[in-house]
Amino acid sequence: MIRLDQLSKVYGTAPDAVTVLDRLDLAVDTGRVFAVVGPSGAGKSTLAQCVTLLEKPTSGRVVVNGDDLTALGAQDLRVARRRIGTIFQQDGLFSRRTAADNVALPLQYLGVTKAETRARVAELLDRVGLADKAKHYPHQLSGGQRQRVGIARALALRPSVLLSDEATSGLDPDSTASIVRLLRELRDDLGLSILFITHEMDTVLQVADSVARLDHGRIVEQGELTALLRDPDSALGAQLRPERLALPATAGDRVWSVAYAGDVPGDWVLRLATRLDAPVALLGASVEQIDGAAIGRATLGIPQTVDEAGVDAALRELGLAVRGAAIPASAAAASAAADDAAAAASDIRDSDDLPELIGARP
Ligand SMILES: Nc1ncnc2c1ncn2[C@@H]1O[C@H](COP(=O)(O)OP(=O)(O)OP(=O)(O)O)[C@@H](O)[C@H]1O
Repeated sequence: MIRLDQLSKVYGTAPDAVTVLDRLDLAVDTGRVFAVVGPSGAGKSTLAQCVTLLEKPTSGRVVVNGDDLTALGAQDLRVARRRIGTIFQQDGLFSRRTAADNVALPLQYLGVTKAETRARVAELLDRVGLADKAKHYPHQLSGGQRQRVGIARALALRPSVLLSDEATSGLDPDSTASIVRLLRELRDDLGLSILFITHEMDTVLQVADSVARLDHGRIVEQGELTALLRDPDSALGAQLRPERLALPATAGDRVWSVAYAGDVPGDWVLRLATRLDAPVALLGASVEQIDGAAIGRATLGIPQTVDEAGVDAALRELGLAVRGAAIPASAAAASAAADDAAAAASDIRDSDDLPELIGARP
């Protein structure tokens, strides 16, 4: 696990001192994804630099598995840093090295034997779903695949913490979804603590267990994602749930309008995609409290090639009620459907279906 205790970073000296991080406290437990969001200039990049001690915090502690990294000398710090794998927006791959050679780099640096390196690189590339791309050079890979190679390299030294700084920014939605899926697998299979820094609210919805909002160097709100979404008084929750269902579906998708009450799994979109083995686009979502129950609504884009009855069954298994017919999408029909869904969603309070929706659980 990783914990930040009263972490501060001040640039310059008085009277020109600028406090960029102001006494941050947060903890990412083992096997959890903790997202930090915030507007431009909030201090997110500085936070990433301070967590890895590439920038020395002015005060406070960075504690990984009980050890305070800020108290270590240069030599010990170099070793301790291996516990934190890092992935950034720029994949940082060496263009003249193959995917396998890029992943091998940290192991070669530490003098691991060739045979061991070969075996570990094969295992890592397999882990990120790129076993068949070992000999490809970065320019022969997609953005999402390059980012996966970067993740494999970050895992080479078996870190217990993964720091992701805008790692999905600039990727297309499918690549983002595949990286999100991978991070969640790593969290579950390897028990990694993942600190996920981003400005993308919709990605947070897909990946995070907990979220903190950073503003002017301070954490202004933090909590469990589901609790924030269900809390009508939470400003962060309000930011995380789009009030309007606005995103257009891709042509070739069918638009599904669904609703749920209470206890659906926090990662139901991902579970649905996994169950259907198809991309699921979350076009819009919102949750509100009605009579003490959390009522959620969402509009999804799912490829028309996926069997409708199968989608219907998978949604119901997850505790989601299908609201009305799934609408095949030309792009125009899809956006009209999203508008209809938005209108229907705003009327949900008066809906005769409400008791049924509240009871809509497996
Ligand atoms: N070396 C420095 N000296 C002085 N101020 C700095 C320095 N580095 C960053 N800052 C200031 O710290 C603040 C936070 O910057 P930072 O890059 O961490 O924000 P951010 O949240 O990552 O923003 P963005 O999303 O735009 O990348 C900014 O106001 C920036 O001007």
